[in-house]
Parts: sequence; C-alpha cells; structure tokens
Amino acid sequence: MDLEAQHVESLSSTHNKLQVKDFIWSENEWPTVAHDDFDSGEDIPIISLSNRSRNDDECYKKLCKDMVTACERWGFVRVVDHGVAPETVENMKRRCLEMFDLPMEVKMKGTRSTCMPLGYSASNLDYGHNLPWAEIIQLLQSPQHVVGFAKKVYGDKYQLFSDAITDYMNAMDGLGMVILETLAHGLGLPHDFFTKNFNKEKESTMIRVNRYPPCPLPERCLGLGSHSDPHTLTILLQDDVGGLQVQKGEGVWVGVRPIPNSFIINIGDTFEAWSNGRLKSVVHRAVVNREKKRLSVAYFMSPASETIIDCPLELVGNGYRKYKPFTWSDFRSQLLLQRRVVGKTALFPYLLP
Ligand SMILES: O=C(O)CCC(=O)C(=O)O
Ligand SMILES: [Fe+2]
Repeated sequence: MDLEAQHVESLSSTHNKLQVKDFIWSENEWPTVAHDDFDSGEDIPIISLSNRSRNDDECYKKLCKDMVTACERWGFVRVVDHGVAPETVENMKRRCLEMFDLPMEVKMKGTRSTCMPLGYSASNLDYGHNLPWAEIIQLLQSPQHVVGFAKKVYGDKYQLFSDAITDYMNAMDGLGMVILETLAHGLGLPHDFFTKNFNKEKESTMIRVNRYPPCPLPERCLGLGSHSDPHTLTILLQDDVGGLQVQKGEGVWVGVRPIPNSFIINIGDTFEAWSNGRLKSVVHRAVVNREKKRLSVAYFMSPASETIIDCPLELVGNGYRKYKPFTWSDFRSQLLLQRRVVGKTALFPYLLP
C-alpha cells in the first residue's frame, strides 16, 4: 500500500482515522538532521549541580556564573548531579508509558474537557496542517488536578499514576527553584529575586509528557515543530533515543545527545523578557524516527498569575529596556488565544520600539 495512505493507528483518536499524509509538514520544515545525529555542531553545555547548596563559597559562585553564561549563549544547559532520586524519575516514566499503552478509547476518557489544553491528546485534524507526530499528556502542578485526570482514566485505580506524577512534579519544583536561585545570583540579583514569585500559586506550572511513536516517514514529519517555550523555565527529561534539536542559527539545527541521569534546562520567553534579553529563549523541535518510540517530559515553570514581568534596573544598566512590563496572567491569556505556538512570536506584542 502507498505509504502516505497508511492508517496511523497509534495516533488516531476515536473520532478520526488519520493517514500518514495528514502528518506531512510544509517542505520548509522538513528536518535535515536525523534524530541520532549529534555531531553536526557543538553540543549544549553540561553543568554539575553538586555545589548547588547556597552559600558564599567560590564553588557556588562559579556554578551561578556558568549557568548564566550557558543561558546567555545557548538558552539551553544540561545539568547532572542534580539530586533528583532516580526512582522518582523511573516511576513517573513507567506510569506514563503504561498510560500511553492503554487502548485509545480508554486514554480518550482523559481528553481535555475545557478550553485549556490539558489531559490526554492525540493529533487532531482541527489543528489544520503540520500535525505533530505525538501523543501528549499535559497536567497542572496541582495534586487535585492530577487526581481528577487519573480518576477519569483509571477510575478507582488512579493512585499509582497520580502519586508518581505528583512526586515527580514536586521533585522538579525543588530543582527548578535551585536553578532559579543560581540564575538570580549569577545575574547579580538577590537570590530570591525570581523564586519569591513561584512560592504561592503553583497551578500555572505544568507537566507535558510527549510520546512519539515510530514514524514511517521521519524526513517529512515532526514530533513537535519549531517553537520556543513561553513559560519561564523548562526542565526537560528525554530518554535514550534522541530527537531534541536546538536552533543554533538560521536553519542550523543541533541534536542534543541523550545523557543518562541528566536534565535539560531551557529558558522560556517570559525569562528572556524578565532578564531584558540576556537569557535567551531558543527555538527547538523534536524529530522522529522509523524504529523507536521516544518519550520526553517537559516541566514548565511559571510564576504566580499576578507577577509583573519587569526587568530589574540592575539588568537594564546603561542600556535600554527591551520589553514593556506585563503580568504572567496577561501573557498566558494571549497564549491561549493562539491555538499552537509556532516559532518564537509570543514576545512580539511586548517589544518596545
Ligand atoms: O521532545 C522533546 O525533546 C522536546 C519537547 C518540547 O520541546 C516541549 O514539550 O516543549
Ligand atoms: Fe519546548
């Protein structure tokens, strides 16, 4: 049978029968770097967090400086020795894979019921062109929300899933706060300059679990198209397959090599504005492959809704302010009006002339 006419069983929700051709992207987006090609450029920096406890010693200062330099140059950094228990990570992965392996009609019980893109979703023709070759579970950092979702899918047997996700999100929250402190310190700001806005309301922080099935036409499909993350900070876990690529210049893509027990940290649009453009929110994408399914888990950290994203004077220096101040809730409302984030556009309305 014609490859493009093949039915894509693993990504077709119960309402639509998708074919490979429905997933073919516009030609200018076709990936030219394969999922396991990690040698086409310099890889993102690796930083050990073994000196992460905050005190005034030289090791901590160096760590903070290195974090800032990496986020200025790359917008991406990989952290090792991060202190997150391997069992927490393994357990979360296991429970997510179990859920993805359920029959579609069972997973669809957890499909979104509000205008927010939450719960389980497989590709949907309503998105128009350029369908991502992925199924996704997206949940808020709120135990009630996670339990509510897990109950829809598993009924009374919800707890293994909800406990695993909640533990993982709590671990990510702890790691994220450590990273926000290093960045504040490295930028010459009070250590709690960012974290104080992340303590109260957690619900605009979320987790997104991406599962990319093997794809018969990886040269023309994408797991996730090029985008920047709109939030403040992303902590990304990827398995050993490879597929994350970071844009290092016009049309230049660099594959991020999987390294066991590491997390990839990247700066979101909100953080770029907050730091007056010093820390970079960099465009990235996920490519797919013929043989292996791939899992990646993104934890998107966001401040409390009323937080005003306004670059501190220390970072304006003698230069000029690049963005108008905005609240995270305004920015989020704008994002929700866009159906999908494409490329890096979310900050445009806030740029000062
Ligand atoms: O799958 C990946 O490696 C990238 C995921 C990602 O960029 C996202 O979920 O925002
Ligand atoms: Fe992303």
